[in-house]
Amino acid sequence: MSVPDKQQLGISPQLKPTNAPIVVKMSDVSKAYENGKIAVGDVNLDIRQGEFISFVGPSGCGKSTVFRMIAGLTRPSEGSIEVLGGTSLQARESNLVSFVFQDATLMPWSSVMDNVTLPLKLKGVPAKLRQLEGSKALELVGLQDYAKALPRQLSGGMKMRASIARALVAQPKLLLMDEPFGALDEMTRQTLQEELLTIWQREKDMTVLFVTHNVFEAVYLSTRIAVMTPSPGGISQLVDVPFSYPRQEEFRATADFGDYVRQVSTALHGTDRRAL
Ligand SMILES: Nc1ncnc2c1ncn2[C@@H]1O[C@H](COP(=O)(O)OP(=O)(O)OP(=O)(O)O)[C@@H](O)[C@H]1O
Repeated sequence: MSVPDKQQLGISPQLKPTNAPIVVKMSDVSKAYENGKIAVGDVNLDIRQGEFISFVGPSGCGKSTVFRMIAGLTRPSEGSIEVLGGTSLQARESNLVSFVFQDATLMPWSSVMDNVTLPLKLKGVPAKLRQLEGSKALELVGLQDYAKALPRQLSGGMKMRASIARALVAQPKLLLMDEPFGALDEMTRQTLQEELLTIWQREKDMTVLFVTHNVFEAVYLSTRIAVMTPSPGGISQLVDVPFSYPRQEEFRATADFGDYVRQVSTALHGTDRRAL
């Protein structure tokens, strides 16, 4: 197979949004659990509006703990986290932050529409407006014809689309995705990667934080990659991925793509070979 060159693909370095406001500021953050386990040690990280930043690292290196702290689900033992100009709890309670997990966690007895609009119902949004916003979110993920379906009538990829629609329905400023595509087959995963990038580009201000074990996925999606080390969890390297979007399918076949995969893999090898 011939490898397309950069000119053909229109791939060019993309400027980092260095002037955009900081949406997440982690300062000297550590987390020790009650059993004494130090899951995260001394993390400093600024994330800017509009970034797509992936976290990669060996199992147990604290990726989910970092996400849970940013989401205000657990507090740091030391240091501070600012989210969208306030505390992480304030950001979550104002519905500025949404999550997507590996398991789509849909209510099996409720229609796709009812699942997707649940965050609006919890906020007390009237039914008519919920329907309107729900329809828009379903359209974003291509599930507009499945509003009345039950989750069991959906494929794995469609369930994940519904879960993404539910996260987008409240128009979050920050989207936290913890291994969302980990349980999907490779073809579905790649399709959803492309769809996610399209949505992220359309929602100009939205910042995405994404956990994955898959280095190819991280390089394809991200503007920046945080490589994490274990015991205690910390960020060993931040890798900029300076290529413009949309990143067509062919991007995966370029020498540049391979170079970045190697660079991130090497950084991971320095932490734990099992990560690959
Ligand atoms: N509630 C808890 N109490 C005690 N220890 C915990 C708790 N939650 C996580 N840990 C420990 O903290 C460390 C980091 O866990 P975390 O789930 O953040 O890692 P991870 O990088 O997301 O792992 P994985 O990639 O396997 O999902 C692990 O050693 C884990 O066992």
